[in-house]
Amino acid sequence: MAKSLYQQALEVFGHAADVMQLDPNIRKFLERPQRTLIVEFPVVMDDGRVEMFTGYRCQHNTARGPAKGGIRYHPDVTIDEVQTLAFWMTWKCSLLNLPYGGGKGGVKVDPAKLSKHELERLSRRFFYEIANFIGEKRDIPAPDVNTNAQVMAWYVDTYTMHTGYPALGVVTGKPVEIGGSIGRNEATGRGVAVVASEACKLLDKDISKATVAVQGFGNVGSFSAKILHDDYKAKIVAVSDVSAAYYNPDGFDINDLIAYRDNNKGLINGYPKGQKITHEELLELDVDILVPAALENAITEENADRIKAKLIVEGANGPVTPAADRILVSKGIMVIPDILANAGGVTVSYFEWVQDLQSFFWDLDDVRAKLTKMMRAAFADVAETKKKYNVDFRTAAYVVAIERVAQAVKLRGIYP
Ligand SMILES: NC(=O)C1=CN([C@@H]2O[C@H](COP(=O)(O)OP(=O)(O)OC[C@H]3O[C@@H](n4cnc5c(N)ncnc54)[C@H](O)[C@@H]3O)[C@@H](O)[C@H]2O)C=CC1
Ligand SMILES: O=C(O)CCC(=O)C(=O)O
Repeated sequence: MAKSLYQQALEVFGHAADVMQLDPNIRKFLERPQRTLIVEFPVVMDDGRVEMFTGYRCQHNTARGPAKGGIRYHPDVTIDEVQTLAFWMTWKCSLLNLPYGGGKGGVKVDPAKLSKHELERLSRRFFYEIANFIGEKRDIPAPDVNTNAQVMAWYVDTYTMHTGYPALGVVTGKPVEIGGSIGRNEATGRGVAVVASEACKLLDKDISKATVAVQGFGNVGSFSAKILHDDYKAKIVAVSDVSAAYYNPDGFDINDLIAYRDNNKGLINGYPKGQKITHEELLELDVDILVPAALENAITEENADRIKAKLIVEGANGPVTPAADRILVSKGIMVIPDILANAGGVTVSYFEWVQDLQSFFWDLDDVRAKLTKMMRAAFADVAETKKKYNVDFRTAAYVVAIERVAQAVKLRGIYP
């Protein structure tokens, strides 16, 4: 039987736990998600019918602080996926040294099939259902696949009806007008670009001469491409989203492509300035850097052998399966793991939360400078641990992250 996503995630965790000789009692605790809420809720559709939806919110571990992590809307959402994403958040927050544990949520829905009013009613009802489980000091959601600043605004409004006072810090990734942080929308992509540049330095590769393929052209993919293009002068030769994949050996004008997408219902399909290729071909291009920034399991045992990129920077969560990862590493491909590569989003979410709690807001230069500094510091921690244990980047990142959470558990003690 195929392994579940959580079982695959445990494989990676287990390998790092073995390398660092993690205390077996703490290991047992960290392997399980602490709490998961399942909600079944009704939404009145535009034609008056009631449809039932299923949603989840998981808090994997809160030893280092309140749970933190996004909420995803997707037809393939399952409890297994949400618990795995929450598990990964625990390690990501720890790796960046944020005072948070790991959380994640999801609703099983195809939002493309909903009108804007249906999406709003679904968002409000879901947030009402989980309102007693989350909170500014307990569990702070944020955007993920198919959710955005507008959805966060509906969440805050719904939660505020519940508290009776404006609890802006209950979610991050909000519009700037209602307590969002400037720079949160680009943050995950900026983090990807910073980490790609640090990795290029280790590979002795001039990033301004690098070719890049990006899978996924939503928040993470498009900002990764834009910042690699605008700030680091890399050549983005291939991009894809759910609707199409395009190749242009001369490099895309990413701002033109973003403008096209924004006027084309959020999709790149039909873009005239590139050659259409298949989704599989995009992943297998001979490029310097591949940024998978769509969903889990993009690179598996089936296609890992055909990957030609020299560096993979995981914009998405879990885009490479553990079996594929072993193949990539054995081929000498440098893989920068998700918990490091895409941590820029949660880092600026942390900045947003701090700004909300203090009601004192920073400017864009400040946000960017602090983010860059923290991403570089995390990269350096991982690179040092990689050397110390003579392991790959993913194992090293887990060792750093697990060590901090294990220390927190040890200090707090496990209630007898
Ligand atoms: N939004 C954020 O701040 C963060 C997101 N992530 C992760 O990054 C990934 C992407 O998230 P977002 O950009 O926020 O979502 P999004 O909903 O903004 O964009 C997802 C993109 O992936 C594309 N896509 C879906 N299936 C595809 C396929 N089979 N092939 C090619 N493209 C496909 C969609 O068309 C869309 O362009 C997810 O794994 C998410 O968990 C990780 C850290 C933070
Ligand atoms: O910004 C956040 O709090 C969480 C982002 C997230 O869900 C992720 O990093 O996967």
